[in-house]
Amino acid sequence: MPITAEAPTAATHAAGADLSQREIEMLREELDELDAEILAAVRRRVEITRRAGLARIGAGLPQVTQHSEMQVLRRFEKELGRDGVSLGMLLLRLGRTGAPRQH
Ligand SMILES: C=C(O[C@@H]1C=C(C(=O)O)C=C[C@H]1O)C(=O)O
Repeated sequence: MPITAEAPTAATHAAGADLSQREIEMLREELDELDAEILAAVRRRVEITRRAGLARIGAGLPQVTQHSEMQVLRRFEKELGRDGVSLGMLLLRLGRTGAPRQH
């Protein structure tokens, strides 16, 4: 709401609502852009995990290393707490199963 000494009129209310609406739209756009970045980063992570897995198999090592995966989960937990662990586990799982093809 604009700063004014007078009581807000219907017009100032409407102007305030317009402003909030525009701000919400801008924030919505920013969120959509962020989601696109996050999804691109997740796809990149999946692809790198796949390559690392193939390289490990090629070197006669197990595809999955528990030690590295625990480090990933600890990093996510430190940053985001319990939900971070869940997010980390989902990323590790996606790395194993691969991401669905892009439409
Ligand atoms: C193949 C590797 O990565 C696998 C995938 C990981 C991940 O998604 O972060 C971590 C450990 C491994 O199970 C590796 O670390 O060499």
